[in-house]
Amino acid sequence: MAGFVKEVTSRKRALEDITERLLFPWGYPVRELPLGEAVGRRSASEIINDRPYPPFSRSLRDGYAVRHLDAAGATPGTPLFLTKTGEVSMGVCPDFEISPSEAAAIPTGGILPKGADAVVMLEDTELAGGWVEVRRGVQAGENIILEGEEIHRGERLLVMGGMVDFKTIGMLATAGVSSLSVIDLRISILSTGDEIVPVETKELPPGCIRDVNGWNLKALLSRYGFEAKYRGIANDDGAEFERRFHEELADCDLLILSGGSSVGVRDHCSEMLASLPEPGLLVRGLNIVPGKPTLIAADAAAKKLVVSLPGHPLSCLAVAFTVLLPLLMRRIGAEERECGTRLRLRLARDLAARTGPEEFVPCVLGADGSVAPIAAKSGYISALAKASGFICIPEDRETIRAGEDAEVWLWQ
Ligand SMILES: Nc1nc2c(c(=O)[nH]1)N[C@H]1C(S)=C(S)[C@@H](COP(=O)(O)OP(=O)(O)OC[C@H]3O[C@@H](n4cnc5c(N)ncnc54)[C@H](O)[C@@H]3O)O[C@H]1N2
Ligand code: MOO
Repeated sequence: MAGFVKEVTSRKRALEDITERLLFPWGYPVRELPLGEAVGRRSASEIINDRPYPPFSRSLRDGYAVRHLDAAGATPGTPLFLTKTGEVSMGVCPDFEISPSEAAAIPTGGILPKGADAVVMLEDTELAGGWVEVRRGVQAGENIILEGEEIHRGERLLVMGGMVDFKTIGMLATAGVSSLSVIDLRISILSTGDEIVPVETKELPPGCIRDVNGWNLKALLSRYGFEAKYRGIANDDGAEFERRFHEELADCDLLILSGGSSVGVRDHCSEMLASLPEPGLLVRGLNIVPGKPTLIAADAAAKKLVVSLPGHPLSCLAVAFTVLLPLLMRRIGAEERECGTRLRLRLARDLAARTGPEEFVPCVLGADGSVAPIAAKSGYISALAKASGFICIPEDRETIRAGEDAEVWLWQ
């Protein structure tokens, strides 16, 4: 029996030590995916832009391409008159230039003719015969975007380990990245406990609950670019658990367990982790609340990691967010080592804490930019649905008062 955790390591120390001891980053399997299928995954290499964007100078408005000096000082009361020299058609390179005192009609997105350095919007003009009446002056560069102005050749579009998502995919598309190599770590999730039953269970037998952690973990990892396989539930029978553990581990690069990490007849997890080849068990408890009974182990030669998370759903997810994800980022050698955002925000209510462990309290953002803790026990499940992230109370802090700034780890 593993017993209650007595010696605990600080979260930061554990992450640093493991990174150093296991000589992270480790290599990983990759998979080439078409751009659309790469959404939600992490790029296996950095992606460099090989052509300037935009590829040509173009108009951002329907109007007239001009030399800005020719329109300087124009107002509705004191309009200026320019000669209309031609019209730019969409997708056609203009075969004329804009000389002084000339203007050319141009659609939004049209190629800017040579000589022009601004566009006057259509509503600020009036066409009269061959003259364009300009009623508003423009600055150089107004209503246009110059060739190569936004993204230079050689500029980095995505860092190694960067996510392909709604914020980055447009850049990749414009640069013609039609497929890319994504990190394809094999991650398996196994829930443990005789009382844990599959989600399909219609009538819960006495004392049983449906698996929550397996699904929470799968969804959390997917949100941050890691695809994990949900491998179901292992029961607490010693021999059967051992068989299942080794079978799952043989098939993945990272095995995530939940439950059965503290005390009782179900403490096979720590025994299994301790039995791994060098270096074996690396963390036998963390100085965090919730999440103390977290175990981390590795088989360095086989490049396999095992993380055993606490059974209580809120604890399980808090440790996954604050320890497992940062560990994964270090394991792959991603430039960004954390997931989500860390901010300092004003606390809306007093938050009682004790000196000693680092504490993570689910919290919700207020419309006024403050942050409020959510009162939740580690066995709660619904608190997560309301939470924007966690307030982090450092090891050396006690109660934080309303109005003081607190460190907040947001999902976003
Ligand atoms: N006397 C003490 N009791 C406990 C201590 C302690 O120090 N002294 N530590 C507590 C802490 S902290 C935690 S966290 C839990 C950790 O226990 P385990 O990691 O061994 O997890 P279990 O005992 O298997 O489960 C705890 C709880 O969570 C439920 N559970 C487990 N897996 C799932 C799942 N996949 N989906 C939903 N719910 C799950 C399980 O039924 C238990 O109710 O120990 C405390 N006890
Ligand atoms: O670690 Mo327990 O996770 O404090 O509830």
